[in-house]
Order: sequence, then C-alpha cells, then structure tokens
Amino acid sequence: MMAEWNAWTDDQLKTYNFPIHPLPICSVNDPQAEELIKEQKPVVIKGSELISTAQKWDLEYLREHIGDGEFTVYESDSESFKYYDDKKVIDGFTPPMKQRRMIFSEFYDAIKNKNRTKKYYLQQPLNDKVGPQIVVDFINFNWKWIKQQQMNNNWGPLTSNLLLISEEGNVTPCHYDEQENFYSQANGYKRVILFPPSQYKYLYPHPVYHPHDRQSQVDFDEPNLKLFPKFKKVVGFGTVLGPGDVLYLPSYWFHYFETLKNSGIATAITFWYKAAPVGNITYPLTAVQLMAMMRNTEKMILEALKDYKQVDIFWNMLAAGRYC
Ligand SMILES: O=C(O)C(=O)[C@H]1CC[C@@H](C(=O)O)C1
Ligand SMILES: [Zn+2]
Repeated sequence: MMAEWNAWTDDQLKTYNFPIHPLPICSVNDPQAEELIKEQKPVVIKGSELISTAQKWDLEYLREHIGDGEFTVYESDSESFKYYDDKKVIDGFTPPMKQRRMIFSEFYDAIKNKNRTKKYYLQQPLNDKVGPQIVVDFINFNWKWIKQQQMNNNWGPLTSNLLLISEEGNVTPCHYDEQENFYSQANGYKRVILFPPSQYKYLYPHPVYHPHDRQSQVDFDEPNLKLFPKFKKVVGFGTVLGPGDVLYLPSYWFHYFETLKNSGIATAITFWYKAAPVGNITYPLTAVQLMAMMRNTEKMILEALKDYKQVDIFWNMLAAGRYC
C-alpha cells in the first residue's frame, strides 16, 4: 500500500495474512464516485470538503470548545474495542471493555496521563450540548454535497453523527452496520479493511441475540480456523484514510478499523443514514437481502422460543442431518 506524501509508512500498519486489495479512490468530481455509491460499493472520496471545518478539531481545540456535556468513552485493557450492545447482555457475557461517561476534560486528562495502563476511545453522537464554536463548524460542513448523495440514492434520514476520537493503535474489530455511512476523517490516520456482504459466511457474525450482534466472531490476530474454517477464504479491500478523506461505507459491508501506530490522535465523524427501502425482490437474492432475511429469521425464532438457549437446540434440530 503506497503511503501518500510519506505521511505514514507500512510498518505503522498491523499485518494480516489474508489478501487485501486497494479500495477505489476518486476525486469528488469524478462521476465514478457517484456510480460506485449508486451500486452500493465502497469508495474513498477526495476533495469533498465534507468536514473541512473539523480538521482543526484536535484535543486542545475540543477541550476549549466542545462544551461540558458528557461523552461516552470506552476504556480497554488492550488495543481492541469490540462493540457490545449493553441492552442484550446475556448471563456469562463479560464485556471486553468498559463503557464510561466523562466530560471532555476528563477524557483529555486520561489520554495525557503518562502512567496509565488503559486505552481510551471516545465515541459520542454530536448533540446540542456542544459549544457555539463547534456548532459553527458543524453548520459549515458541506451539507449541500452530502444531501445530494442522500437524495440521489433515495436514502432515509440522517440518524447520527458519531464523533470518534481514537488514540494510536486502537482497533475496532470487524463488524457490519445496517445503515449507510459516510465515514469522514478529520485528522490523524486510520486504516480500514472492508469485506463485501457476500463474505458473510467467512466472517461468522455472532448470533443476533448476542451482545456482539453484527460483530465477527473471528479474532483477526489469532483466527480459530477449527471453529471458523471458512475465514481462510476471506479477501479484504483496504486503504489508509487521512485528513479530509471520506469513505462511503455501504450498509451490510463488513469493516475493520485501526488507528495507525505512532500516529497520535485520530478524529473522525460518521454520517449514518437509514438505508433506501429494499427494491422489488428479484432472484437470486442479493447478499444484503440474504443477510437481512437471516437476521429477521433469527429474531422471529427467538421471539417464538423466548429463551435464547433454546435457539441453538432448535437450529440443530432443524438442520442437523436434514440441511447440513
Ligand atoms: O463508522 C463505523 O461504522 C464504525 O464502525 C466506527 C466505530 C469506531 C470507528 C473506528 O474508526 O474505529 C469506526
Ligand atoms: Zn461500523
């Protein structure tokens, strides 16, 4: 992967032994960018100026202007920040990280504390508690461009702008989301690896009832190929995002993020939109339709059985010796 203007070098990236092909990179004026978005394929867009007013959002600026609201900050004993839904916690589940609430200056002090043993990741939807200067920066995002994308692709409403402040080395393990996303890098460097929905069977997402719903069960650093044998077929599409880059991250595409080693703090903002309504069903079903259908089936069975421990038994009864 070629480092742009020597901003980073390959030794700042974690190494994985699956193939990683480059993601398409387009200028915002290149019609190819709109084409790929229409086809729900990922593309890195350069020059959109989507969040150029946030490129100055470093820790000091934010500490001064972000206001005294509380922020969700994940605290981890390792570099891994595997999301879990705290409304789905099941007995025997141990959250892999702590979800804390802090005002920004507490987060600032935690990051600056040289003797700390924990790693931190601030992940907070931007809300009306932010200070007036942040509101000015927010209003000056390139809403004209992104609203055009929303309209062109018949997306639903913008649901949230998640402010992401990560420190060097942090990893967001592989998962998928059900919304369309323009992931916008304000500053710092992040490497992203994407996998199309068709690789669902290689990535073994947790069951829908599990707190790690939508997250891959496979530990990319030490994949258990006995439990997850198809993982060895996985093929990724990756790139490094720098300041001002915008990644169109289609719904249901699996993705993994890492903040480059020795690259300091990285600030990003997501733009999540409700996906367009599913078009008329044609056969064979698309991978996204199959994923949505599998999710609905799992939910229906859990609804019928009430107890998630019965779901495993039910599936085995239904499939063993009959379908597999
Ligand atoms: O935008 C998304 O869909 C995400 O998964 C974000 C959650 C943490 C972010 C990261 O850069 O590590 C990526
Ligand atoms: Zn995500």
